[in-house]
Amino acid sequence: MFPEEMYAIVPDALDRATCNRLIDGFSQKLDDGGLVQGQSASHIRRSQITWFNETQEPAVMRRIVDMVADVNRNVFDFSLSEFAEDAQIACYAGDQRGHYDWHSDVGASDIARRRKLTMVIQLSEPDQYEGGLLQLNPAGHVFDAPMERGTAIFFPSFVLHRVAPTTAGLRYSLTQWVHGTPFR
Ligand SMILES: O=C(O)CCC(=O)C(=O)O
Ligand SMILES: [Fe+2]
Repeated sequence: MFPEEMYAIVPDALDRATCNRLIDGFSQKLDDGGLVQGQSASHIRRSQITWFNETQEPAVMRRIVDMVADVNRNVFDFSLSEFAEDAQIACYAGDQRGHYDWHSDVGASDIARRRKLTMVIQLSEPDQYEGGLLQLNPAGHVFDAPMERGTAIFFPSFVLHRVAPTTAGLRYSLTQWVHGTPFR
């Protein structure tokens, strides 16, 4: 796979009203997301997170399912079978220097080793925060993800990525992993 094909961008994946509704609805439910493989590691990640699925957000999940099918057919062609984890909403706060250091989403646990495709949607308007850039490093070059509200960024879950320290305001994101037989 060539680097140019290591990610896909869908502008207007969600409209601004939906982004606002998700932020308003889920910001009350946020919990510490400093947990990495069951260990508190705030030097690696400092953010608050919460989760939802089709029971709470049927229309958003339908949209995500449709986009995943489309992007996978046109760009990745991975063998995908399920969403084994709920969708994650994360908040990175400027006053805490919210961030998530360089990492791959493929981990050692039963579920994390089945992650194949990662989708991140920018829920906040770029002028609502400073820093907080989502960056990918698919092949030795750092690529800055677009910041526009409602934009979805898709990449193979093994690709290194980070959220740079947020220095002001609040950055909200939505992450969905798509699972299948581990890469081999
Ligand atoms: O919030 C983001 O933009 C990325 C989140 C992320 O990388 C993760 O949850 O694994
Ligand atoms: Fe990640």
